[in-house]
Amino acid sequence: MSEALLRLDGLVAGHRAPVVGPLSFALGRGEVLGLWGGNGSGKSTLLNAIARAARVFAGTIRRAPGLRLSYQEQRPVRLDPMPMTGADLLRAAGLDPRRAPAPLVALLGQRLDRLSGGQYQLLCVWCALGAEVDLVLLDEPTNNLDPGAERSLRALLETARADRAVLLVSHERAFLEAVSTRVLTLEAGGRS
Ligand SMILES: Nc1ncnc2c1ncn2[C@@H]1O[C@H](COP(=O)(O)OP(=O)(O)OP(=O)(O)O)[C@@H](O)[C@H]1O
Repeated sequence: MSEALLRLDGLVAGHRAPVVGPLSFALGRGEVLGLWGGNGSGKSTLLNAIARAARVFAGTIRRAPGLRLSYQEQRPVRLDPMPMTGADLLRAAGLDPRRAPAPLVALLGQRLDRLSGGQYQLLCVWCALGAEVDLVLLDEPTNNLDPGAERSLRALLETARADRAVLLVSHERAFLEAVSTRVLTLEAGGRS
């Protein structure tokens, strides 16, 4: 494995109380670590802890110096009241729409309030995946995606993963296994 971008050592994370861990793993460029586990097993909490949005109770999270991170959260905020297009959304996320991959091209000129849930989801996932970052956190990226859009997402992941590390939560086992280089299972009830 290349030099670790992220290293967890005995991490226990949660909110008012611990909900996940202790967990230890390292993640390097080119790797896609899939997180598997039942509802409430702490998958989103783990991503939040890495993004500094949940509490660390024990252990450490070591990030490579200057680590740049993007995060597609489980419930994307919709910007419907604003007269924005898909291209505007990508620009707002710091991406160049002219470099958008093929599955997104048809969405660039459309207003966000006229996109379906799955089309909007695909744009949001690309905002995280296509950003100039080292580590991408994806929480249920296949939400609202039909099989065709899911294939597009696989292609987007393949495009992006070469020079990034990806930490990905999904309840779709076949998808998780197809796109991940490793799968980590979190046990419901708080410990892995
Ligand atoms: N902001 C919060 N404040 C307090 N408790 C929280 C908060 N977010 C999540 N929890 C609790 O932490 C536990 C783990 O939740 P989390 O969302 O991390 O699980 P998950 O594995 O991502 O679940 P799911 O598969 O349902 O999305 C749950 O018991 C949940 O109620």
